[in-house]
Amino acid sequence: MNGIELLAARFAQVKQRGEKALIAYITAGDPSLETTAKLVASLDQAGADIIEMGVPFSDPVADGPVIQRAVNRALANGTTLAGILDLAANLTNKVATPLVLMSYYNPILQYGLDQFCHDAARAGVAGIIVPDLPLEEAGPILAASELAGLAWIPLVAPTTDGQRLARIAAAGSGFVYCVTVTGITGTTQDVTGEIGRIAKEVRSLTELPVAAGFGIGTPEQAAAVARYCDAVVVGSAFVKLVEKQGKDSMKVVSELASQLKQALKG
Ligand SMILES: O=P(O)(O)OC[C@@H](O)[C@@H](O)c1c[nH]c2ccccc12
Repeated sequence: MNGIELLAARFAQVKQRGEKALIAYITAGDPSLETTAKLVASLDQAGADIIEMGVPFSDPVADGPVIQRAVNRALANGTTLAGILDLAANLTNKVATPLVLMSYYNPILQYGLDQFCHDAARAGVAGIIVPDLPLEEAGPILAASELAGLAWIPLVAPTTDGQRLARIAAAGSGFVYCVTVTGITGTTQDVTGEIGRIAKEVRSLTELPVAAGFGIGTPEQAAAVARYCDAVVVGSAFVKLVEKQGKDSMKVVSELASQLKQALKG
């Protein structure tokens, strides 16, 4: 199965069980790639349906302070994209949960666009999220990811207008990631306000599953947002636990993941 098929199969499975999917984000290399490997295994065990690994980058414009600090820890210990791809290859051998990579465009360009898509697919990565690349400039990476069988997961914001939304949804694969608020990760704004409207609009444009993320950290918030979509993404809430407990965060991360998953069982 290629990445697009892997994600489709996972969403079908979750839907068949009458649940919503939990997408758990952690920053790769925080506090070390060794701990990232253990955290991915714990998240898999605890019921995460998809795991999103963030590639650390010096200028994470879409990220709030919690993830910025995680990125700094990961960069300080020398985490590289090549190291993350090696880790991914290792993990996808052992863990059934599909892995997606979130990376800003710069590290991908430095690595080499075609080489990156090729190596990511070979490592078993299912899809990529590139938050700072507008659709207008995404032609080359769309072509490379399609060739490699990697899902290109688009991000849409509350401010994305109807026509752009249609073009973005048509170009994407895997799922559509709807950002709940106009802002950065780890937001404390009300996350249920706009998501109903955006999710509905996206659903009218595509058959792809719809995920919502930004500012969702508790089981209550997850359940409230899940009413409108197929999946919820939780990042900063996990990263905060990793910040506090470092290499010993497996247990607390598992606990939060199972509580969140429980809330998505409806
Ligand atoms: O941290 P939050 O508020 O739970 O939001 C998810 C988010 O962390 C994750 O998907 C993510 C981390 N960095 C990003 C950059 C852009 C888009 C999404 C992300």
